[in-house]
Amino acid sequence: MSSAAVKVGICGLGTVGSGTFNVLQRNADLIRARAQSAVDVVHVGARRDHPDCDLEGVQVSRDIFAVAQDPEIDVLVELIGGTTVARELVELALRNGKHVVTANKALIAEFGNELFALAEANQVVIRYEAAVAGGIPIIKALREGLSGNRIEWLAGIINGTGNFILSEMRDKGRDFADVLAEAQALGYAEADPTFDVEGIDAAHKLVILASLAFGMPLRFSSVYTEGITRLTPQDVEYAEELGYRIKHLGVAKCNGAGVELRVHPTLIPEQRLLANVNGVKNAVLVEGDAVGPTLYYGAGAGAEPTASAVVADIVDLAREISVGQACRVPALGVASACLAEVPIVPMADVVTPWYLRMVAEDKPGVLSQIASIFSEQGISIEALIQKAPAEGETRVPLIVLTNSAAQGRMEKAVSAIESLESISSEIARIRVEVLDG
Ligand SMILES: NC(=O)c1ccc[n+]([C@@H]2O[C@H](COP(=O)([O-])OP(=O)(O)OC[C@H]3O[C@@H](n4cnc5c(N)ncnc54)[C@H](O)[C@@H]3O)[C@@H](O)[C@H]2O)c1
Ligand SMILES: N[C@@H](CCO)C(=O)O
Ligand code: NA
Repeated sequence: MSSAAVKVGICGLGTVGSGTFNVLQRNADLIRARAQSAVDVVHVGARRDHPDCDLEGVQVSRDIFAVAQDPEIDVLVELIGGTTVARELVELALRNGKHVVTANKALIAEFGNELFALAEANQVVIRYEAAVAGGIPIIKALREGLSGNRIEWLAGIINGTGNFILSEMRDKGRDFADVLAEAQALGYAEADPTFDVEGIDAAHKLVILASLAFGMPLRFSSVYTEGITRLTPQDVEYAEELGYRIKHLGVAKCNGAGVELRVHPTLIPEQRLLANVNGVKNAVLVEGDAVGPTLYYGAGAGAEPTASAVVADIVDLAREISVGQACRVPALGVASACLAEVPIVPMADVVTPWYLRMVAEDKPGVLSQIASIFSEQGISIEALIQKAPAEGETRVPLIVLTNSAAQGRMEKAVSAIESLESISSEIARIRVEVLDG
């Protein structure tokens, strides 16, 4: 050993920024040996110091753009979040010939196509392992570890906050808002937590995974997105009676017709590994034609788990910088000239089994009316549970599990059933994923 130290500037000293700073300091010896050069944080851009970070000997700027202008910096680490200032900062760093490491999935999902092109034009790279599934090295797995495979589909629990909320609600009967507040206090949630609970954060991550898996440009606006805010404790309970757990999944599937890109709550058979991923943990199941199913599991959010991924990117870059080959691995795993559009399958054509919950009058003939509507749409019923009516109540909850049906057909069946006189409320619908990889 060793080449000159690689000089790092960190912008943003919040949850992930402070975690990254501390992991780099604490594991400096290991990192030096692994990177084959010292990795020194020489400049931090932060609105204020962080109580957990000893910044002695480090230049601190209140203006983060000073870091991007610092001629000493080789790698700028963007950990401020958002897509406005962060985008300007990253663009400036790239134009100034600095490599960029970021945890910002919104930035990559929405502006990655342009940013990767700008990086390439400036002969630098953007690394973003922390942007998807926190500490799990899923980007590296898809981009490098599985590079011999045709990826057929992937499905993942890719939002830690949402999974934490669903797990706490199920296991401890806790209130949604109360668990969300705890996720915020633990540093898991996005600055705007509607990104977590309405599925936007998972959609950002899914579009990144899909581009890596299928060699397509990032197409954030094409992801179908449904959050967890409409799930009820009854659905969780009834799903369990049927042998399922409800999880919020991102699913990307490629077939002859195109690619399905969707984020929504899903019933998963309780014996599947993904059904048993709880708390802030994430997991991504990837099916490759050569390897078969592979599963990646670990912490999806939090200061040091996310820092683990940021630091791994810095180490990777330091190794490459030290041998003068930092553009060795393309940003999305294929040469930019080989990225190709893949048609997006319309949701009406997406086929899954379904769970439905409705409230019906408890009188003869209702079940046969419902069954005949399903039959008209070519949908067969797998299971049907009729709950006992509450005291003094003439209406009963009905839970139906169907076999696979295209969403378009299911929508027709649902609106026909909702128009029956004996059905007194909107029908709740949740897709089922069997995940038999
Ligand atoms: N928290 C997690 O578990 C996690 C996991 C993976 C990825 N991420 C991503 O990492 C990024 C940072 O998230 P976080 O949780 O650390 O957020 P955070 O709010 O804890 O930290 C962001 C920090 O950046 C600072 N900042 C913002 N704008 C600034 C500006 N213009 N100048 C100076 N400082 C500025 C804020 O003051 C804050 O200290 C986001 O893109 C987020 O999506 C977070
Ligand atoms: N808010 C995100 C952070 C990790 O990307 C989550 O909860 O998964
Ligand atoms: Na990751």
